[in-house]
Amino acid sequence: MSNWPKHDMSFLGGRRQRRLRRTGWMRNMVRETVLTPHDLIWPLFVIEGHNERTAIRTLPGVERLSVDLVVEAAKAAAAEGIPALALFPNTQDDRRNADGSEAWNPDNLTAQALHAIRDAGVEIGLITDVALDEYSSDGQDGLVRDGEILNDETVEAMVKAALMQARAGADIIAPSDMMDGRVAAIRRALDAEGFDHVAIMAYSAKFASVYYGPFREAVGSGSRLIGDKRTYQLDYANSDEAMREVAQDIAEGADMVMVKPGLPYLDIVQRVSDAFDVPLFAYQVSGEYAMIRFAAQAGAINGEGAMLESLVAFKRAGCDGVLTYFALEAARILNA
Ligand SMILES: NCc1[nH]cc(CCC(=O)O)c1CC(=O)O
Ligand SMILES: [Mg+2]
Repeated sequence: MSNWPKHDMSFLGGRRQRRLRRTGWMRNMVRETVLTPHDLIWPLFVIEGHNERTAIRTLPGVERLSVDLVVEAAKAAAAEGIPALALFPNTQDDRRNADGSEAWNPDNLTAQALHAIRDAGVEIGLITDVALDEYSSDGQDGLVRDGEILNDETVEAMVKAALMQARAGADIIAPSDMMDGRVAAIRRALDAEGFDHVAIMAYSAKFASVYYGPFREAVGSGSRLIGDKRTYQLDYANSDEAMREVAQDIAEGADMVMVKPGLPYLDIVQRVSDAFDVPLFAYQVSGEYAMIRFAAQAGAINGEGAMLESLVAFKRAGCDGVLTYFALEAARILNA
């Protein structure tokens, strides 16, 4: 489509375009984009305990789950053809500190979930988040000194976390911290330890966004965060800069790249998809999910319709897949 001459559509003449829309079978026949459960990656929030589930006020329908329930969720997801889970821990207060050292504790919640899902023999990909906000006492993705986010020191911490996750069985390491040089450093460290089969999905074009609000409640970082993340996450006014970030992450060894948030950034998705030849994902983030859910609860829109329409839009813009809290629900509808 993008190569069509904008000025010359004269060949369409008086053609009746509605012929292709008249019936369901015709619409099925000419549809350009198809959404399947294989396109959906399901983020899960992990908590301590056994048979525990806690609600998240700002994410209706999403719960934090103890490790045993995460295993059950993994089984349900695998049964619907969801290819992978993205794990996010809600770390207890007494395990958080300024160094975020819980991030590389081989017995942390992420590691426990990885082991438990593996031990249960569930065939599903396991994606782990590399950033400090889920582990540190200040809610920032990097180490903080005198109000500054330290880059290279944070990258060293990220490498330790990534190695721990790979040892615990992660299939895909997903650095979401936006420090410079982290993809290269993680790739080098993984290869040096024999984890050449572990892939990297880089949060490459990650914008500083208010749409992450509900996620921060879910992992317990929001109330700690002082200030914002604008010295490392992208300015939402920028598009060329996002392209440079993607190019750099691919050059550093990222196997897959991500744009985040999703729907308000489909222009970035389309640009990345046109320009680069690596698998591309978008994260339909917590605030996007919340907008659809709350609007549906208020009776303003059809929630199921909005969910499917939004997910197909990601595919149409060029995504190979979407991280979405709707994954299980959408997969069940698609499989029905
Ligand atoms: N490590 C940070 C991280 N990883 C995923 C999300 C947001 C996901 C969402 O909003 O659903 C965030 C939040 C942030 O950058 O503040
Ligand atoms: Mg970068």
